[in-house]
Amino acid sequence: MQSIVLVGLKHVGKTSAGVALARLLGLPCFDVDEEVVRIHEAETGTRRPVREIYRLLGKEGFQDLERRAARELAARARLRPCVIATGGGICDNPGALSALKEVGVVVYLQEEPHILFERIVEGGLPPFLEGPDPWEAFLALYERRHQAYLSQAHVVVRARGTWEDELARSILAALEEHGYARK
Ligand SMILES: Nc1ncnc2c1ncn2[C@@H]1O[C@H](COP(=O)(O)OP(=O)(O)OP(=O)(O)O)[C@@H](O)[C@H]1O
Ligand SMILES: O=C(O)C1=C[C@@H](O)[C@@H](O)[C@H](O)C1
Ligand SMILES: [Mg+2]
Repeated sequence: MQSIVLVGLKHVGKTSAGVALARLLGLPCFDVDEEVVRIHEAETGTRRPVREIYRLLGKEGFQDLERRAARELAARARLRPCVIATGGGICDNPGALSALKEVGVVVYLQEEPHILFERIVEGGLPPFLEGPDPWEAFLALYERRHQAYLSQAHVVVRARGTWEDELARSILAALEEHGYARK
């Protein structure tokens, strides 16, 4: 079977659904953000959360690293099918997304903006939403990225507030419906 690449806005549940989906399918699971953290640690000697790396390197520096991480995971996917969860901004990094698109079926996990915004605010605002009106900033980002993911994805799955195992089962059903068989 092909590898499965999960894309979508921040906090839709890509990482947690990725782990659950990989368990259901008996495949390894990788995460582009985790690979960014690993490469950055290997090169600097300090382990930092992905958000801190973004803050430290800025958008361009972060995207360079994200591209390298995506290429590394694409190389692993060529050896053995796997589930790959991406970071929420990969649609703004064409080199990274195209590397993953070459090796797998791209699944856009979609959720309503107010649900995502609540989750994001709970964890503290990321650098790209800091400013006078974070909700307006998020909405603009949501509209743009939603269109970008719709145009890039092979399959769209509405999360409808679900996550982990329940979302993984919806992904599997959608893949089967679209003719992406398990074997
Ligand atoms: N359906 C849900 N209900 C409640 N909380 C959720 C749900 N989905 C995700 N979360 C919460 O949102 C946060 C992000 O989840 P997860 O890491 O799986 O998402 P992600 O899409 O990988 O996010 P990121 O884009 O930041 O990598 C976690 O704190 C998780 O607890
Ligand atoms: O939405 C974004 O732009 C990001 C989401 C995270 O997953 C990380 O990839 C990074 O913090 C950028
Ligand atoms: Mg994640």
